[in-house]
Amino acid sequence: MEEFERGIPPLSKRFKRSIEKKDGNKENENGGPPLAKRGFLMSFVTGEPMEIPEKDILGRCRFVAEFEKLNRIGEGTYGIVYRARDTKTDSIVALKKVRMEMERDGLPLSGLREISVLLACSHENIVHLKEVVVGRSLESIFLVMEYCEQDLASLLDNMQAPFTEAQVKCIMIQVLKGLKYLHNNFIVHRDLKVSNLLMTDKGCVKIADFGLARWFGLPVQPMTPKVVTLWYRSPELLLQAKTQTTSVDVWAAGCILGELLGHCPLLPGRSELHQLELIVDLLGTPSDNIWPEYSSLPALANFTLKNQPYNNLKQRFPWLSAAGLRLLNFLFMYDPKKRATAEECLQSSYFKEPPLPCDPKMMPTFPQHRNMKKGSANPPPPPNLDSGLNDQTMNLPAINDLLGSLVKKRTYD
Ligand SMILES: Nc1ncnc2c1ncn2[C@@H]1O[C@H](COP(=O)(O)OP(=O)(O)OP(=O)(O)O)[C@@H](O)[C@H]1O
Repeated sequence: MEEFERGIPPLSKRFKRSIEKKDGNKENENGGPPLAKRGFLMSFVTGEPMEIPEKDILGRCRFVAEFEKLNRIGEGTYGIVYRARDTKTDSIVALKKVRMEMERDGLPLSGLREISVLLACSHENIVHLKEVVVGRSLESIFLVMEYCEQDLASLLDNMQAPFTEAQVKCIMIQVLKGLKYLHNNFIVHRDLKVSNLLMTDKGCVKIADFGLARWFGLPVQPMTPKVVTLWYRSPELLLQAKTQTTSVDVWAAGCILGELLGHCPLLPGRSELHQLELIVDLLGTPSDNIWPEYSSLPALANFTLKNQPYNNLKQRFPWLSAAGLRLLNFLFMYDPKKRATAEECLQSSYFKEPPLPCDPKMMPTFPQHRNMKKGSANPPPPPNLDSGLNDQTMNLPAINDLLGSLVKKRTYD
């Protein structure tokens, strides 16, 4: 195995190390050696031991140097994302470096989750993980994903004219189809927001960033409430409900619909308390009548919410049809049990009335702002691109800035 000879621990070994540490897979029930040592991994899907085929025991990941990094397109909490060219196939991909900063025990949980969930997914509205590649050191593991030209957050920040209602419907239908697929496969995303929605130049919307995603089972097990970016966080999470379900993603989808229709974030809270206040201002104060578990939620032991008796969605969206308002209200049901499912939302008459959702192929294409150097009218001369770039040796920020500035501005179709 070429990579092994170069001293790069193969990925399956790194997985084994992480899984041994994280899942406490030290001894099996009979006191034998850990399963991982005998060529087994714990399956993330079933939780059962899964045999590693002999040919894969040493790993068979490609080396990251086979990818030519073009420019940095995003940096999040869990990794840096580059646009890159696969020198073997000449295809353009997104390369996400798994952040390992605080990790001494192998892959961080977020990376493991993202890889395992994405490997299990196959749907046109979920970003496609093509493969995992490795760098020279233990710190370098990269996810190779299909490249999407836009993320919705940068697009919303930069577009000249907001999406039309027909385009908003087209986007939301795709988000809901992706969510329906995830939820039917017992996956809850837990960090749905506009920056985690990608769009290709063919108008295909893809849910991305599965670093917080989890499989859920029945009965629903407790999960940490500190998930979902504040502005998209549901009231049950803010009020520290012990269990959370797919309905946290549905609430976030409601916030995204509101943001697309209103052309600005719907509930931009500055703190958890402020977030709750904004929700109450928009939807009215919840009560045990509409949400039976409400008054027993842990956070309400420390404070009470102000009394606001009105639902102000109609005031906020005065031009929206009755079907549109019904859909928003269904997405924003306080009681997670009564909240719409993604599947129910797809049946909404809002998507069947004019303006009808446009066909994804009819979505306009947009300038690729993430690949452009800000404020640069005259791009600098091209750097020498002869060598395949190695993540250990190149000065990425400098090269990325140069490369980014070379990308031609596309115009609206
Ligand atoms: N497949 C892709 N194609 C194009 N751009 C992508 C792709 N994946 C991620 N990006 C870009 O990189 C950004 C960060 O990626 P991602 O959200 O996966 O990282 P993260 O560290 O998990 O972020 P966060 O802090 O939001 O959790 C995205 O907002 C998007 O702009």
